[in-house]
Amino acid sequence: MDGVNSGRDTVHRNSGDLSEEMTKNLILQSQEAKKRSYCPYSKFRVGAALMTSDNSVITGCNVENASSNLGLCAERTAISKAVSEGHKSFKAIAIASDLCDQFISPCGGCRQFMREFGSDWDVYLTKPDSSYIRMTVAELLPASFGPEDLSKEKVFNILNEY
Ligand SMILES: O=c1ccn([C@H]2C[C@H](O)[C@@H](CO)O2)c(=O)[nH]1
Ligand SMILES: [Zn+2]
Repeated sequence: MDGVNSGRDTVHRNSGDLSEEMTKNLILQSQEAKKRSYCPYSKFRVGAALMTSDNSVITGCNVENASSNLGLCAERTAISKAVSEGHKSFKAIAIASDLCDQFISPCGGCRQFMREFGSDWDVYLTKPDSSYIRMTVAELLPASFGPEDLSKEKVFNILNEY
């Protein structure tokens, strides 16, 4: 299925960077990470599996806290783990939850966190039966603000106008 469609109903945009087997495996690893979720407050388990450009897979789960605003999403856990291990280039992230009737979709904070490392990589929104929709970071966060917008040259040009 190669339907081109920008909404969340899109099942497959194109073949993406990952083979069908790599995709299946990434989703499986996100489901395994979900089992390690620490979510005593929401009871909403989420797992993520992030594939780096050198095909390493780094997982994360949500980690909640009694001081509730300190909780971490699964996606941000995985990305922070990856960056702290020296990875900054990513191919894809799969996200798993226990929602059966909808594909889990990353929160706004996580979209921006993904965007920090580029707009042109894939996010797999999945269901427990391993079905998925794939969207790019750019599709999830259009007209985004990113690190390039802080470039010295741009800031310099703006300052020169005054
Ligand atoms: O994409 C998502 C959505 C929610 N959560 C977590 C945050 C919180 O721990 C719990 C309920 O929102 O689920 C994630 O980790 N990722
Ligand atoms: Zn989030």
